[in-house]
Amino acid sequence: MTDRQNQISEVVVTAAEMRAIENRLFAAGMPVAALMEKVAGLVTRRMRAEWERLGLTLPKVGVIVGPGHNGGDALVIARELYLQGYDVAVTQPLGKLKELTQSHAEYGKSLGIPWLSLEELLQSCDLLIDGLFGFGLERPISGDLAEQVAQINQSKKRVFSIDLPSGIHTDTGEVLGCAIRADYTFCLGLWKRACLQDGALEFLGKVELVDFGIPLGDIEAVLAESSRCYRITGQRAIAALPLPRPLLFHKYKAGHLLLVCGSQEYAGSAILTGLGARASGVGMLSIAVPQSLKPLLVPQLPEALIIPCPETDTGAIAELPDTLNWDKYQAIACGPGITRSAASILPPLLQTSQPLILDADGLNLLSDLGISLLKGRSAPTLLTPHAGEFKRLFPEINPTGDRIQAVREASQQTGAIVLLKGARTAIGSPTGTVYLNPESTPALARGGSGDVLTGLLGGLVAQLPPEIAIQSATWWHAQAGILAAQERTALGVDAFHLTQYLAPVVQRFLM
Ligand SMILES: NC(=O)C1=CN([C@@H]2O[C@H](COP(=O)(O)OP(=O)(O)OC[C@H]3O[C@@H](n4cnc5c(N)ncnc54)[C@H](O)[C@@H]3O)[C@@H](O)[C@H]2O)[C@@H](O)CC1
Ligand SMILES: [K+]
Repeated sequence: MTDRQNQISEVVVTAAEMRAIENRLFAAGMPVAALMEKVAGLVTRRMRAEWERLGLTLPKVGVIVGPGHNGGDALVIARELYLQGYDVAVTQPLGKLKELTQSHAEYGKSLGIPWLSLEELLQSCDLLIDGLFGFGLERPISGDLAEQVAQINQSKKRVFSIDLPSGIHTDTGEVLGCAIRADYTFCLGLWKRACLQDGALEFLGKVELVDFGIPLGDIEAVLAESSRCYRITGQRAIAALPLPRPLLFHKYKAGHLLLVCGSQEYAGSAILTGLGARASGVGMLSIAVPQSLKPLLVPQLPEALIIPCPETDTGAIAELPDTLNWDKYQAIACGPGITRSAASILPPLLQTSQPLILDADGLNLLSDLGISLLKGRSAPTLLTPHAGEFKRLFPEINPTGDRIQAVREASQQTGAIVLLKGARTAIGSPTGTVYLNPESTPALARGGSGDVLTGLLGGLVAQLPPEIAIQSATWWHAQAGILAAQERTALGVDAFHLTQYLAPVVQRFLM
């Protein structure tokens, strides 16, 4: 990939931003119709390649044409396929078309492309091209059109959506009334937010960006510094890692991480967090655990310094030893397996001037104490909640709709970096920037997999600026899950095996 392609693949935009960027191209003299031809030509080529890959030779193509330029794109594709010898038919559920779309419709009809009812189209075609709505969808799909969308979904035909599956809100990814369920989505020009929102995931199918050559300057001119959104690419995640190491190096240059984790009830949590940290290459690892866990941890993590702590009756950490010298650590991560009985450990940790990662019961204890305490911290704080923990911390923010907005608000409220776990993990930073992880696997939805992330993240925060470390850790953790699932099936990705795939993922990427 060229530098430009890399940069383009990281940008994520709203409908309003996309419209503003396109308007700059048009204002500078690019003819609207020429851009439509260019885009539709690229999509036609990609679609045909995909059909070939699927073994579909000369499929009968049904094209669903909406009123706007998404419908215009669809008509240009229909025309090109028809002229290339494909059997093509069009259905047009809404009467009135935008001018350019209307013009393509007239030409298509003049060539002899049949215009059919949806029923006729579904009877005659092998697959569907969805050009009903793109980023111009502005209200819920309802009435007769909603019934047609239901019919399309019930038909179980393969659907190739142009730009977005019709009915999906471009920014939030939510279903507006109803939506076409695509098997394949060709997102045009720049990634739209919906392509990275959990709510849209089941409608998108496989997603691909069709880069049609938007100049970087036009993107820069439109995107505001305070509300940027980036997709975490492998390139970006790997480039940030402290590799290669300089020839003259020593362990303290690779950071010292303190983990505070585990209890008698969740003894394995401390091991998994430690193994996640180990994979980060961190120079020194210290693990504070209830004292009775020490004999258990030493054989699993012989390189770590185990700090035995006084225990409560329930086997949780009662307090952290007074002898701890915080200045030794470049990062502290607290939470996995500590249970809510470890309540007394959080106030002193919040007082430290080290970057602090809170996860699991560390987050629950924080919600008991109140998130306002974070405002007083002098060093960065990183919170890594799943939706349930997020709701306890931020009861007034909904983590299940627009997750990009949710992490942005949470981060701005607390001054912390907030990572909301999900199929498409979203990370908000206090600057307003949001980072989105584009790829993951449901195989990671399993006890202990979050502990591994906390350890890995802690180890990277000890070596890198937190906002960079958290992007790499998120991508790395997800890719390890993907690789493990490829080799062991989705059932074989237990947290321990996940830790064993962390190093191989980076190695494969660097090869
Ligand atoms: N302008 C161009 O030349 C380019 C356009 N592109 C295409 O243009 C699309 C955006 O085009 P438009 O702005 O025309 O938007 P759309 O094609 O998404 O549709 C907007 C039209 O649908 C109507 N509409 C919206 N919601 C509706 C609802 N719920 N029920 C019924 N009607 C509804 C609107 O009134 C408007 O007429 C992109 O998604 C992309 O496919 C891109 O290919 C880039 C180039
Ligand atoms: K569409």
